[in-house]
Amino acid sequence: MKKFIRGFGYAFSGLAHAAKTQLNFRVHLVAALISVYTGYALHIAANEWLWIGFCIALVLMAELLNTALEFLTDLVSPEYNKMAGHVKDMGAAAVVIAALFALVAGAVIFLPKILLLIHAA
Ligand SMILES: Nc1ncnc2c1ncn2[C@@H]1O[C@H](COP(=O)(O)OP(=O)(O)OP(=O)(O)O)[C@@H](O)[C@H]1O
Repeated sequence: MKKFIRGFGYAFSGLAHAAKTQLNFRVHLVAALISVYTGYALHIAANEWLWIGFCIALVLMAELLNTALEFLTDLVSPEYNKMAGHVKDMGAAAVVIAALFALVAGAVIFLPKILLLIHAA
């Protein structure tokens, strides 16, 4: 049980390190907070909250894995190496795909509600 709880400590320490050192991770955290606030303000439905939660988790996970991959690449290959470049580029591509999906999902959920509000005003 102690080992299980210690595991959460390591995970939290990884999260804190990413938040402290990675600007991109902080940008994604702010985007997540804005999405949650917008969802609350627009009274989105339960299934829409699930999509928003899924998108937030997907983007943060992609960013964390990409950062871990960058750290590992710099450790293993500090000098220029074509393969190391491909590894970093693919990690970055994973983040872009997750972020684009989140952007489209956010637009599908929020835009119609925002347009309704604008038309009603
Ligand atoms: N060791 C390397 N060998 C070859 N190409 C590299 C190497 N390190 C970085 N690159 C290239 O430079 C790009 C940017 O790498 P960098 O490590 O600066 O990451 P980043 O995306 O700018 O992230 P961060 O700003 O968080 O460090 C990579 O996507 C890759 O194309």
